[in-house]
Amino acid sequence: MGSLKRPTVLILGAGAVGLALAGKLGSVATVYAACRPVHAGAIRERGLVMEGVWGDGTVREVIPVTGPADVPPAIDFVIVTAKGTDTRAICEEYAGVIRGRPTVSLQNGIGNEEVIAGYTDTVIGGTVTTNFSVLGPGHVRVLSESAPMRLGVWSGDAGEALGELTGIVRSAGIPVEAEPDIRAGKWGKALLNIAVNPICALLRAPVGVAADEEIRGIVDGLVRETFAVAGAEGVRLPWATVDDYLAHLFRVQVPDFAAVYPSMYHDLRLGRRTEIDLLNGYVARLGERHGIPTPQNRCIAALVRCAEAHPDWR
Ligand SMILES: NC(=O)C1=CN([C@@H]2O[C@H](COP(=O)(O)OP(=O)(O)OC[C@H]3O[C@@H](n4cnc5c(N)ncnc54)[C@H](OP(=O)(O)O)[C@@H]3O)[C@@H](O)[C@H]2O)C=CC1
Ligand SMILES: CC(C)(CO)C(=O)C(=O)O
Repeated sequence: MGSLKRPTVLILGAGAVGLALAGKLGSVATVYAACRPVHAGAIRERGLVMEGVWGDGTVREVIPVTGPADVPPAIDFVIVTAKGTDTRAICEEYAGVIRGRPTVSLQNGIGNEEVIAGYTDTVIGGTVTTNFSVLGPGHVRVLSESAPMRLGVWSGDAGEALGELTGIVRSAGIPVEAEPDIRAGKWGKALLNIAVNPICALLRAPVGVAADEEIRGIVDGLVRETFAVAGAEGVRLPWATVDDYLAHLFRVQVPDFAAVYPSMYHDLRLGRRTEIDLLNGYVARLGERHGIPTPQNRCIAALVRCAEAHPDWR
């Protein structure tokens, strides 16, 4: 990619995160957003409407696409923002575009990068600690932000691509940092989702509920089990001790996101599959393999799966 050329980015699975990212990157890159026809139609008709901490307004630069045939050959970066439950399907659908291109996962949970690595050599892992929601067709809101985006090489010869992408994201006005140990970074972000997403989804409550006296002990247990499993996996989490992370969770992350509803809340509300098996369910499975008891993660994962299977009971 020449330094004067405007970069071209394809976002795969553009919903809350992907549409907001497309809207922001549209100022510095040519952005194609692979989204559902309902969003594509609204964006073609009147542009992408954004509100919140990433700015208010209508962005007309985003080009919606609804299949690989709409994607031009000159793509510099692919960014996956579909739910983890859809990673394989969307990679299959766009396999011809992904092949040979640096491809980034900005998804929550553990395991997406491994799937993407089956489709291209150069994979960049990423974390986003910002809250996004879809308000309607082609209309997104960005609420609280608690940390910069973090991007790091997952596999392949991604050093140069990582530098270029970080520069593009930064020049679009999104806070971003390079993450030298992206595996640890992904687990570090997953701690927050494991701690709050299922509880908020089941109670239909915002993140602030984690500080409730009754709930705090459950959050504590979920995090302690996850720390133990991550340790057994050889992951060097960004916090030296579980108490350091719990202090960060309750003093910084829960207050920053107190009023917002996490992505899993929206999944259950809309009757969609959740990412529970890439979060608490994943910890429970790994715990079993390592002989580490994970009763709290096992229990909450079962409750979420039950709620998924019986939307009529909610
Ligand atoms: N929302 C948030 O605040 C945050 C979310 N994340 C993570 O980011 C990822 C995305 O989350 P979020 O944006 O909330 O999820 P959304 O469900 O809002 O967005 C994903 C979009 O991808 C669409 N999609 C799936 N498959 C395809 C396909 N083959 N072609 C076109 N579109 C497709 C989905 O459509 P459909 O629903 O019809 O399948 C949906 O519109 C998740 O891993 C989440 O955990 C990370 C940080 C914050
Ligand atoms: C950080 C948080 C909780 C923001 O919404 C998130 O990652 C999610 O909703 O899944």
